Amino acid sequence: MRTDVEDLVLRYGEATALDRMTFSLAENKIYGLLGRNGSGKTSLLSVLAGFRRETSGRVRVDGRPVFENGALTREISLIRDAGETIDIGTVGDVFYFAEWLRPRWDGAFARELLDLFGLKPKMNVKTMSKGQRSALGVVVGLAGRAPLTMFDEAYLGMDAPSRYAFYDALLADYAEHPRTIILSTHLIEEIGALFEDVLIIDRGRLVVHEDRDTLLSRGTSVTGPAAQVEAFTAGMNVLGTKELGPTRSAAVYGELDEARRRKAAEAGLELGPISLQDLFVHLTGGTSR
Ligand SMILES: Nc1ncnc2c1ncn2[C@@H]1O[C@H](COP(=O)(O)OP(=O)(O)OP(=O)(O)O)[C@@H](O)[C@H]1O
Repeated sequence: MRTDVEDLVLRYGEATALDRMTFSLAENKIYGLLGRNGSGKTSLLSVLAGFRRETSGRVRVDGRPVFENGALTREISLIRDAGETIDIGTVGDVFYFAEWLRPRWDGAFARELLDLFGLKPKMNVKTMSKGQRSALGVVVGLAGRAPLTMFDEAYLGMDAPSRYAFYDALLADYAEHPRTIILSTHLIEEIGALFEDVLIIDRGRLVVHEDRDTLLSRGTSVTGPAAQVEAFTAGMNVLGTKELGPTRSAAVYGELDEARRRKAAEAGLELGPISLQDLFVHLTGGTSR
């Protein structure tokens, strides 16, 4: 579902969690939502899901305001971390509730996913492990097929094989039933390949909203003798540098045209890609804030 956010502000008392955010999300795309701890990811997703009311600004999903709009929020699913799975008895009860709530619920798919994660309909939710509860959340999120589906670190408690099984299931089901999916995560290396677009927020502000490949193409590492690297990158947007003996590697942000690339080759410098994770670290202030 198309999502439009304009000048969105969310405050908790005196604290501003979301600071005048404006962006639009297209229908049927997978978005990665990245941000450091406390940057506002959960706050943003909570507003998009109608769990919280915006302090000011406009939030429209499918052209309609979200908060207290029951007909619309049935079409929006936000799966949060394991601790929040509703404790209403067994897995079967959770499915019964989900089927009642979600107009596009696919029970056969839900049972297939249960098998995939080694869960059983008779299991009591209260006595399930953290990872099992996370997996149940993921099953409910996928089988609900909400046109706007959001996972807020929902897979964090799951072990690596289960997480990879989730990524595969998500991609396969998305191919058959396209919808807008937002994945908020700190596991950038692991999940980055799933994103079509990337949103990066920092201290409540949107700092990047871009197609993943375009974003990646803006980052380049320039490696070679320190003096040459310094001369080449003078005047460029240098995100950070690393030294290894006489060799320096600088991470630069911005397009490098053919002439610049030739110049680098002539100076004996090596140009390479920067990972999404490294770009994220640099763009959100590195280690020192
Ligand atoms: N219920 C609340 N009451 C007061 N302040 C809150 C509340 N929830 C969040 N905040 C504050 O709002 C800001 C954004 O928090 P939020 O949980 O949205 O960040 P996040 O990006 O999801 O963080 P993390 O990656 O650590 O989960 C933080 O400064 C946090 O302290």
